[in-house]
Amino acid sequence: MAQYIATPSWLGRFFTRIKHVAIEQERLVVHFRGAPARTFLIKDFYNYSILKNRLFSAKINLCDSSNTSISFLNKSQANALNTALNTRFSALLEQKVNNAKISLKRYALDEFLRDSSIKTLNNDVFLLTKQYAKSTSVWQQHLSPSSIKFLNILSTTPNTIAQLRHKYEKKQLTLKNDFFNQVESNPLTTEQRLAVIRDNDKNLVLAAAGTGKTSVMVAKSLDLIACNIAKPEQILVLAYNKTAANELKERFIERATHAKLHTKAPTILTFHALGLKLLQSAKKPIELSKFATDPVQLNSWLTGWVSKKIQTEPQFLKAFVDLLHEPIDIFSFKDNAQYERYVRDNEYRSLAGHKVKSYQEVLISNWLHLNCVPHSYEVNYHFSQGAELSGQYQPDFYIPQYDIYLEHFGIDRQGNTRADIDKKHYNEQIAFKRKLHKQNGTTLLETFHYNWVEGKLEQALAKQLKQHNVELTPLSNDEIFHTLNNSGQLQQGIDKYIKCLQAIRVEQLSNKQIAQRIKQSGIKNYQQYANLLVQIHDAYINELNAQSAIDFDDMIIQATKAIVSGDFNIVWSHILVDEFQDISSARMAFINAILKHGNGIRFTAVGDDWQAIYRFSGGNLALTTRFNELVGSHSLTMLQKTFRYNNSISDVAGRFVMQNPEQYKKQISTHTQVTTPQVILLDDLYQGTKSIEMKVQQSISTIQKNDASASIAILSRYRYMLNSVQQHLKDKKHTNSLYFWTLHSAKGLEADYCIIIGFEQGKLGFPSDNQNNVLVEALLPEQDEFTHSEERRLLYVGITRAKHKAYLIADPYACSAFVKELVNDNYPIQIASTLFNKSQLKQRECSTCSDGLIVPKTGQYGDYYSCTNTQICETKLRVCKSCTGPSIDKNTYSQCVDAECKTQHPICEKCGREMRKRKSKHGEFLGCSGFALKEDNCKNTRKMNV
Ligand SMILES: Nc1ncnc2c1ncn2[C@@H]1O[C@H](COP(=O)(O)OP(=O)(O)OP(=O)(O)O)[C@@H](O)[C@H]1O
Repeated sequence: MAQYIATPSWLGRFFTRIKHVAIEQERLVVHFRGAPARTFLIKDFYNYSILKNRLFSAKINLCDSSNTSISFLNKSQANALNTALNTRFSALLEQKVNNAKISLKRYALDEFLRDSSIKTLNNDVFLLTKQYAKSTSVWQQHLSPSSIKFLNILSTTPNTIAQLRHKYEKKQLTLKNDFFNQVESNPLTTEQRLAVIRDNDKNLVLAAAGTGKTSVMVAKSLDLIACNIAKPEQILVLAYNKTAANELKERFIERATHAKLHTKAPTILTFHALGLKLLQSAKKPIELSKFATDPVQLNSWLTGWVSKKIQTEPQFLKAFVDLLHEPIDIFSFKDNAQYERYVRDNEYRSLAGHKVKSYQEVLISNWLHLNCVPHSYEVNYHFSQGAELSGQYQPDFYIPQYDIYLEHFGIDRQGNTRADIDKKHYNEQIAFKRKLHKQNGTTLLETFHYNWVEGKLEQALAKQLKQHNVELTPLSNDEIFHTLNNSGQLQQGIDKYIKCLQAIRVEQLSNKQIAQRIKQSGIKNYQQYANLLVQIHDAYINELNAQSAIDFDDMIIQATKAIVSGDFNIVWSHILVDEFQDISSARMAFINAILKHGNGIRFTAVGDDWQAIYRFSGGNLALTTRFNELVGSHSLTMLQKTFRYNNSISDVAGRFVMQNPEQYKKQISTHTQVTTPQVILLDDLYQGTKSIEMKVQQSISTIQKNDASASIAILSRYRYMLNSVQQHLKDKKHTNSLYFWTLHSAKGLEADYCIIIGFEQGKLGFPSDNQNNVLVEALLPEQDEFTHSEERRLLYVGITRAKHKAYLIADPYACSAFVKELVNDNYPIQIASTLFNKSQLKQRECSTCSDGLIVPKTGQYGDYYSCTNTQICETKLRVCKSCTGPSIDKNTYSQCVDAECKTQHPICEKCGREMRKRKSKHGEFLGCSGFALKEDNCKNTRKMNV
């Protein structure tokens, strides 16, 4: 029932349609004649309303959102109504102040101010402070002294979000000082403490190697339990693998006992174990497919499936053969280096067994083979060629049965060439070759890059061969299948598609996404690939269904579905995830589902973007480096003090990994300081001959002499190299404990000394040039552009396993790009072999291709040097007679590349052989050393000193 009513003044009746204004409970209601009433909630007013007295009436100005005025009211009634209104407002304001006190305490003083509480705090506290600031004197007239005191404190002390959080952290640091001092075997650092205290909705703890991530996870769980914020069963800790999960459990129990906390451990699981647990409790089928645990079974199933398709579906067969190699358009390469890398990283082996140099050549060779046309690749032209062509002329293909040569020219319809090729010169060479064949009466067939671009390469081939009456007899599907099988290409294809299948599963790609990703990678005929992959994926899913089983990816995918459909009661209040830098998109989707369907769960990700090394199994580093964008707003804590290794190791490893601008910048400090370099670069030669095994043995002996009980880990990019060293060391006596780790398996481990082997160039080198093929790359999580970025992080992981010293054993002749960088960029390392002198490394760089190296070789005609990039670079250099270094041929002489030697030896400008000093009656002269040969002799002579 309304208590206070104001009606219009007698004059007001002529000017307003207001019938009366009344306070009805917590509302002010204006009733109109012939129109609906308007209601104002008093609690929404931002200030006291103001009464304005006029001559014959009064007006009330409300402080609502539109500053409404109610005019022409009876003066005395309006006065009483306004007083009552402001009394109500005061009471509500007192309530608001109380609310503000409660909210502030609850959301910002008693706990870490979370992002999700900011809105409440804005409404309850900050808005009130702003309003108070604007009308301080009026509010002070109406409010109680305690409210005024509170508002005064609020408006005079800094209280931005950051300041409130800082205040909370400071208080907690003091309150929990004893706990932090004792929770681990050593007192936690301030940054570790902050990582424990910060309890935002989402938290990222970004660490470096050896900074005590495990200590933080354990301390955080213990703190939550000790402070009664969470019960052990409300805390879920997710570890990357079983070993890490067990270690965390053990550490937790040990530290809880030490802190005299009688508590059980939180739920500590791997992602898969969690998936399994959820599916079990949701009563979903959880039979694990044999494919999940036995790669051989998966391989043999896919081989069987593909073989059947190949033998029964000609379309599938054609697609499979066409796609044995990825159709990349070489005209899309920006420079020679990109082209060289493409050739080096891809082996083009045709069905006929020829190792050719490009995708288009492989298509030609395959087509000839599939049509029963025997052919050879790059054999010498049968006639003398003249001087226009350098080196021996070798047409691309030769069909001996019909004496036909075939050249595939890399030009478009306008005669344009690849970006790195001199168009004019290339076209001149084409013209010359045509002329040469004409002169010698040999048949030259020609195909072009543009034939392929236009999808007519096979047509062009068929047409010309038919014109020359070459018999074309297509192989039967059965025969093709056997060719594929016998050449090993069937298995190669299967291996590739298994990797693709794994990437599709772990990335949870839809059919559309598969096509999109392949298209983005620049692969031509992407749709053909997508179709093939979709068929394989569908067949795989059908097979799992037929087995009534799931695989490891399914464990996560199905568990995510179970969460989304509410089949599981989520009890967790806190989730902590370790090794977050290697989390896959599927795992993140799983966590997101839990967060979304749980009740205010707080999520902490602990990781080190410098140690992301599992992209090949779905690790998506972007989730760490773009956490804010992809995961959400969060509190970031950096752990930058490392306890494992010294400043020397830290300087080298940190500088090395930070070359990649995509990695977070961190200022690492170390617990231990040294004054001399503790990263040592050794060559892999033992008594002049390459022997990694002996070199490791030697290094172990050196360590043993100084530190007989130290642990030593031998690390390698590849298992096979480790096995060989392990085998070699089997019978040797050591006092030290020896460990053998691949760089991937070394994650999370440590040893006093580390010996890292296998630094060399090439497919099995380090960094490995054996990149995934383009197709698998396209399907894997996106990766940053920096060259060898993942391999770089792998070396970081390797070096930072060492507590005292890291030895790097490297091949000085096939020098790894990483070693070149360490040497050339003056990293603070100890270089223990003169073979890594900068000038020597420079001398061994190939002057023809972009990153090849000149290495010594012995052939049937003696010693020489050749380039390591054998697939693309045919550079061969003679040995300098003075210093045995490599010597580069000019026109009439060959000059040693050694800056200190630079000796020039005369050579024959006609055939390139050595020139020798001879005497005649006219005096001394130079004569070609091929003078007296039976065949291919050269009688060239010239004056001395020319
Ligand atoms: N506050 C501390 N004071 C002294 N030692 C510490 C402290 N915190 C951790 N440590 C020690 O530092 C070493 C490295 O810790 P931990 O293994 O947790 O590091 P990590 O960050 O997980 O390293 P990585 O990422 O390389 O695996 C351990 O021996 C640990 O006991």
